[in-house]
Amino acid sequence: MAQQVGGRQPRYKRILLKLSGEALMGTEDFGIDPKVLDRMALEIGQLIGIGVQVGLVIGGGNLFRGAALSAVGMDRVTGDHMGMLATVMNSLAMRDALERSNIPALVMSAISMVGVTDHYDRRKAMGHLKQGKVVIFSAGTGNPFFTTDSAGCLRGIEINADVVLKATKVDGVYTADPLKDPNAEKFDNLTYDEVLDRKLEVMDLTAIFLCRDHNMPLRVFNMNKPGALLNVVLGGAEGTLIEENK
Ligand SMILES: Nc1ncnc2c1ncn2[C@@H]1O[C@H](COP(=O)(O)OP(=O)(O)O)[C@@H](O)[C@H]1O
Ligand SMILES: O=c1ccn([C@@H]2O[C@H](COP(=O)(O)OP(=O)(O)O)[C@@H](O)[C@H]2O)c(=O)[nH]1
Repeated sequence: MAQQVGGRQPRYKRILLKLSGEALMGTEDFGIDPKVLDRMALEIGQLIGIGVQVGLVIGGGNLFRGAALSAVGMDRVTGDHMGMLATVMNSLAMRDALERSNIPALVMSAISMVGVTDHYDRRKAMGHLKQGKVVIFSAGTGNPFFTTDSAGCLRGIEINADVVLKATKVDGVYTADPLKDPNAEKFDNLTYDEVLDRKLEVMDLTAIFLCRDHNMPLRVFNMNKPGALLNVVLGGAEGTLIEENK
């Protein structure tokens, strides 16, 4: 049962949270900062504590990206396989952090990894979510040439999540990349078509098309802001909401 927080009822019963791999690096250049991992685990635990079901997809950009490996000469498909395995490592680290905080969690993988993770199974995942466990969907879609943003939207649609929340290092969607353009202005709301027409590169096109075709609302917000995740789930206007009609 969903519980109130400060008189506010959770807006969503089930969410798909997509964390970028880079978010796990904190201030490092590579790898995982355990302090960041623990903070994120606690924030996710708050949601479980108020009865919200949480599916999680974690990127791998803090370790390997297929496109970057291919740019220095590696076969692209091999690079993407390495990227997907990187998401499994991040997912195992997150499960460990959640369990250390007494938050029940399990990892499913789109690539079979007997003895390390469960294999992805939608019906089993839904059962675990209903029991209040965090289900971490790793290895992206299991296919090269996709991203974990697309995997997050795909899994969100599959598990009938109420919303896909993209947790990133910027405050939302801007007129241009805010890390490159200091004059970029933030949007509070956008439609899928506006993101596509304006070529806003906060997510890849496949992810946006998937959400548009299945009418899945998407919110982009800053995970480095403590409390932002809970605020989003309680209906706060963090970041940018992308949906069919503004
Ligand atoms: N119009 C835009 N609005 C917001 N962020 C943008 C935009 N264009 C590009 N970006 C970039 O997209 C990134 C968000 O995607 P994320 O998946 O977290 O990072 P990455 O793709 O580097 O792993 C931001 O860090 C930001 O620099
Ligand atoms: O379905 C997928 C998801 C991910 N990847 C690979 O895994 C890497 C890490 O994922 P991503 O770049 O999406 O991570 P993030 O940017 O969120 O850290 C990608 O660059 C791809 O090489 C892939 O091949 N297929």
